Amino acid sequence: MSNKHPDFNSEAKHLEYVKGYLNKTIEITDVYLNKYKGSMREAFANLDYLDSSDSYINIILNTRFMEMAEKNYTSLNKVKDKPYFARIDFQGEGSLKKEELYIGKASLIKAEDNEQLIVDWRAPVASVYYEGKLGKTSYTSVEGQEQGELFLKRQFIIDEGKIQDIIDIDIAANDPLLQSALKSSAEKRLKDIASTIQAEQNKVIRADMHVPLIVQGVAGSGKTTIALHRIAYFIYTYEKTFDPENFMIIAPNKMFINYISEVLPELGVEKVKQTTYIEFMNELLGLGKKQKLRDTTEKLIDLMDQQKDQQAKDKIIWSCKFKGSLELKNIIDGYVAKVERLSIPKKDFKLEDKVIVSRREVANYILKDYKFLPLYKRFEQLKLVLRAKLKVVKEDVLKQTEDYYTYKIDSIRSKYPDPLERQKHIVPVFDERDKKLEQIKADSKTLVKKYIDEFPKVELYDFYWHVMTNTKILGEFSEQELDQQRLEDFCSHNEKLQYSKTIELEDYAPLVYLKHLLYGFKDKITIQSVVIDEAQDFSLFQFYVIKEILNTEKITILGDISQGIHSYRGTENWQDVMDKVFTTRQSNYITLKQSYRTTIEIMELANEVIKNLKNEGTVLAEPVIRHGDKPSYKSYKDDIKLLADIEDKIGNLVVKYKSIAVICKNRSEGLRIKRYLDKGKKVQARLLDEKQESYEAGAIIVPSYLAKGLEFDAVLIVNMDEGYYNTSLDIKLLYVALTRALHEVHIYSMDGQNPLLDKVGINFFAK
Ligand SMILES: Nc1ncnc2c1ncn2[C@@H]1O[C@H](COP(=O)(O)OP(=O)(O)OP(=O)(O)O)[C@@H](O)[C@H]1O
Repeated sequence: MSNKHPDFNSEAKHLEYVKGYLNKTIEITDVYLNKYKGSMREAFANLDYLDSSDSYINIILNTRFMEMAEKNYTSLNKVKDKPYFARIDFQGEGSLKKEELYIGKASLIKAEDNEQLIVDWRAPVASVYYEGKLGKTSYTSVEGQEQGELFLKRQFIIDEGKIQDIIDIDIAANDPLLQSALKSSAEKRLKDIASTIQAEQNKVIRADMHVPLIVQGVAGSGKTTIALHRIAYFIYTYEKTFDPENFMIIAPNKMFINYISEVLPELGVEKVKQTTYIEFMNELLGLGKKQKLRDTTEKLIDLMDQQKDQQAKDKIIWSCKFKGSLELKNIIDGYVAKVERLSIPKKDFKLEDKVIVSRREVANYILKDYKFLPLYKRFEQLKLVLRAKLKVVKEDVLKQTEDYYTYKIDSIRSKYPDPLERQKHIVPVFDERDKKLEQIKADSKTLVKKYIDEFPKVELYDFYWHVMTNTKILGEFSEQELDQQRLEDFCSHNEKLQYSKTIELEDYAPLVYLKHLLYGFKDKITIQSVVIDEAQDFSLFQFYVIKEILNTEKITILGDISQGIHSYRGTENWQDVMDKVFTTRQSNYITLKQSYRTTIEIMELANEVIKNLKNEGTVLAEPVIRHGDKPSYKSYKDDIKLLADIEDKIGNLVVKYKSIAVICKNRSEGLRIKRYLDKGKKVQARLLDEKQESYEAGAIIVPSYLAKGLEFDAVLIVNMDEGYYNTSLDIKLLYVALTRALHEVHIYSMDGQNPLLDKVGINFFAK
């Protein structure tokens, strides 16, 4: 029993003490926040009417405390009932004192002596709790590697402000806190895991922000969870250099954002930009009414269709791969360079006969000096230069013209002594002079505009489709030999898109890249660090564009190649990302093998399925030791019987669990199930669609391609009309479906529709 722990009483006393201090701090900060508009210092100066004890006088003098209290006000409020979750006893090398450090989700410093009552989990020393074993250990701080000795690693289960359990960890394996965390049911939102972060995950969270980081993690290894904790860590660690607004998470869809949204404030990560790739690209392009985006699931559905002929599928795949390739980027680069060269006007910039800026100089400005700017911004810049130079030259030219006429008039004067005769000759010259001066002035008003107008004006989409529908341009600027037939198919596919004013998801990267090269973007982009989740769905060109337009390599990429159901457009190999996208620095690469979501029994079956991929690089997940029932698998001859069984099963599971998913192969199958359930009225289930933004608890029917990233207590995998066959897409879809479950999987299939499972040994299934 917990209270048998020898230190139970002293720890309970300590907890009371910390809670007392914490509550007092909150109270004081409350007063400040509510009543005083001035500085914290003033607030504390007025405190004697509240409490005159000496400690508060000290508080007044302790700015560190004040800052900490104000900054941590929200987080301290959140941890009132659970101020910390662990304790480490650590003695740094060269330090005389062994420190007892209590680790929690906020930071609390004692005003009187600066003692850390709670150490934030993101502080450097907290790494010892996550990674250190008892005995000699080390952690990385701002100063470098700190050596020391770890004497105690203790976990607390605290509920409603009372210690429920104390667990001392001697060897890191299988800590009980993790076990109990994993047993819990799936909420409708993702959890924060600050108290149970594992050593390999801690490495990802704390990996250097300045270097690109690529994380290949098996299903359920905590990638999404870690991504959020990593941002929380950045915000804490780089508080002085970065604002939360400088960070951005790119998630696969709105529903996913909703799914992760609640954990963010808990981690103190409110103001981070959360977006989807599509939303971000639309923002950059300003995709208006003129262009629409084609349904992004259409292609996947085509590729899943067993009836569709392979040639048609190959065309889709080739086109998507090509649009996502760096080869296309090279083509765009080459073509834009040519356009740049051709854009230089044929004439010098001159007023009268005076050359102000020669054509060569103009070329220099455009092709060299302003090369760092998008092409059209260079024209704008050149405009300013021309205007400034013209202003100077105009005065000269006017002066010279006047001088010329003064000379001419003087000569007439000396030539004609007779006043009448003189006047007769002089007046036309005066008129001529005035006209000339007027003309020069008028010319110089429009001179710059006329010159700049010589530069070609092309609208982004016209430019884009011009390249994408032209086999000649594509062939000319490609560094590789491209198959002519493929190119023709590609161009005619693009012609159809152009004609219908539609773009597809794969067009975003080249379009945004082209806009970046030609026009630039309206608003300044302030994002400096990006986290991309489910990144296996991104092409090399997509990664490249994000890196280029944000002008940053502070990019964290998390994904799982085995779940790459969009591999026709995504990445199949992280090495390429490292070698071809991030060329200036060596990226960090971390693999996560441990899976936390599901039970050993479910993971073993999922591994049997994914082995069919026969990919040498496939990393099989190693489940955390947590047992459950083996998945059940039933084949049917009668689909009505199958539907009735699903209905019964959902009825049983809803009593037991918070979230249940019926994963069907595609939407039409989902609709059939929904209609059946609606008619029977015994159980309720919603059908998930891609545009849906919220994710509620209860039973939900999910088309297989929308299941990635999500998790449910129990999963029913159903295939009635569409099977799972031995194709890489089906293998991945089934793998994703199986790995969504925390506790139970039940598979319902029409006879012969699931050859992938039929060949798995019966030992993997419940009897
Ligand atoms: N250290 C941990 N302590 C407790 N729970 C954890 C830990 N790591 C991961 N989990 C849990 O494991 C589950 C899977 O996490 P998450 O969804 O982040 O994984 P993922 O790698 O993104 O999965 P997938 O690729 O399958 O979508 C979640 O329920 C998460 O809370």
